[in-house]
Amino acid sequence: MSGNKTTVTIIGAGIIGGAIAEALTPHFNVIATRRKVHKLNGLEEKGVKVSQDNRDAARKGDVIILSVKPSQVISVLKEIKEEAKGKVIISFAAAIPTELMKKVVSGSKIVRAMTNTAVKVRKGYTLYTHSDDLNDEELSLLCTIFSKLGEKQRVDEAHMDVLTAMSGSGPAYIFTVVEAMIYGALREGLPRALALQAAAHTAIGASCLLLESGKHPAELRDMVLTPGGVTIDGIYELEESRIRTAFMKAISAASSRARVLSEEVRRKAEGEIEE
Ligand SMILES: NC(=O)C1=CN([C@@H]2O[C@H](COP(=O)(O)OP(=O)(O)OC[C@H]3O[C@@H](n4cnc5c(N)ncnc54)[C@H](O)[C@@H]3O)[C@@H](O)[C@H]2O)C=CC1
Ligand SMILES: O=C(O)[C@@H]1CCC=N1
Repeated sequence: MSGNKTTVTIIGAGIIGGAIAEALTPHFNVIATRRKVHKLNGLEEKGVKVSQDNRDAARKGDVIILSVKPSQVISVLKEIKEEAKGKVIISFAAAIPTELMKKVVSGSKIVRAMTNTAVKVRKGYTLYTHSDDLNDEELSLLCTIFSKLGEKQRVDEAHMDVLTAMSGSGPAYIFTVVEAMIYGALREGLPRALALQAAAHTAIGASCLLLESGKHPAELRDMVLTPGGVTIDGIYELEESRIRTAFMKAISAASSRARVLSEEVRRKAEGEIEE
């Protein structure tokens, strides 16, 4: 704790860690580390304290966020083990189970979280699960931290790999759809900027309608299909290209990758823990 504010340390402030640092800075003291510390100049200008020293940063943090790559999580946990004793560690790494992290840092309380790059505009969707030793104050702090990133939802850990493949990876799928829609409009001669605005606002509108109406997407889709109208011809083309199968395969492939990654990290870590 520095002054009245809680100190949040972020280890591995790359794309997602940097976005989290920026979102938390108005509300917490934030310390961020990464290997190439000069790349954090932009964050420093926004009030984040930057460092290359993970152990010192972990010592100063009341809460520690890990946003290094999955393959680096175990070694960073070993590095900060002493400094993180008794503290909450929130890992945003894909595919690393709570129980595996707990084996390495048994003295710390573990949160496994997944969010997405919409954190950059405070519209992230953060899914999380945690070890059973967090007290009420820590759980409440967790909610405060996640609410600064956007929406949040506690989930069963069994769902985390699929949620990673859908929600963590999701912006990449949505951008693919939006990009493709823009190209379609460009083929028809629409100006670029107008095509982008139209595609993005349509995506926002459709998402809001889905959430606010509580209706199934199939029902909402049907409402757009005026008989003998325009949209059904577009949908006919999409169905011929097996668009839904393509997305189902994408989510399954990414989920499988998460499971493989998880197994790889577990095997390597268990070998090291036994040694
Ligand atoms: N990019 C995304 O959309 C999301 C990524 N994640 C997770 O966040 C983690 C990071 O992903 P990205 O931000 O995309 O990767 P990234 O490569 O941009 O960030 C990782 C950062 O960790 C730093 N780093 C590596 N070893 C370090 C060490 N020993 N000490 C301190 N810093 C170290 C690197 O310098 C780099 O800046 C991954 O585990 C990923 O699964 C989670 C949600 C969304
Ligand atoms: O692609 C990845 O592995 C990370 C996790 C979710 C989004 N990016």
